[in-house]
Amino acid sequence: MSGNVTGCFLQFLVSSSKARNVLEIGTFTGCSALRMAEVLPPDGKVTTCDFDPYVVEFARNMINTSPHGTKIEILLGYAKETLPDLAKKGSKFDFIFIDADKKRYVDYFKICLDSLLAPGGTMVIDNAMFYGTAYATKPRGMYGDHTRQFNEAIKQRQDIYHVLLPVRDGIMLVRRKTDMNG
Ligand SMILES: C[S@@+](CC[C@H](N)C(=O)[O-])C[C@H]1O[C@@H](n2cnc3c(N)ncnc32)[C@H](O)[C@@H]1O
Repeated sequence: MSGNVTGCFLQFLVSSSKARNVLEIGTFTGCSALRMAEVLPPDGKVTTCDFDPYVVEFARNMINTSPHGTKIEILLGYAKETLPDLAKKGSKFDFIFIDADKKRYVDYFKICLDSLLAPGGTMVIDNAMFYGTAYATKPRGMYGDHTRQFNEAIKQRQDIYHVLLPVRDGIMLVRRKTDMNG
């Protein structure tokens, strides 16, 4: 779970960017989805997805205890299927939080940037340092390697600005260059 520091930071980013439509990849207990929903306007929405039926059920029960729970939709399924489905429907999100299986971060990032991120939108990727292992000498462990590959892939993209903040486990912020230039 991303926890309190990341939760506060997400709330700060979502509210200051005036996001209305949020996508989260990786629901778990629903904690971060709820934190983001709390700062959305009444007609705002968080769409969050997870492949684990147990955590989805758990998250639904938790979220339903909050008055902001009505702003959250949880989609059960593998992100590699949910994201293309959303793209096919033409869904657009002005804030996207990626927080699921590190191995597929490159794929998730690509479909989000190419198809799901609305003009002017912001993407946030959690665990961008993976306990420092992404920047350690070998052996880095499986997740350290995946995270490092993801960070390298981000660096190669010429069409985005990115910044890696050493907040908690590393938070990567991404925006399209065209959106930064006014
Ligand atoms: C780090 S937790 C998410 C924490 C949550 N965002 C929070 O901060 O409260 C990662 C979640 O991603 C889900 N997940 C892992 N692989 C996935 C996949 N391929 N598709 C969808 N969800 C996945 C896991 O079931 C887990 O609940």
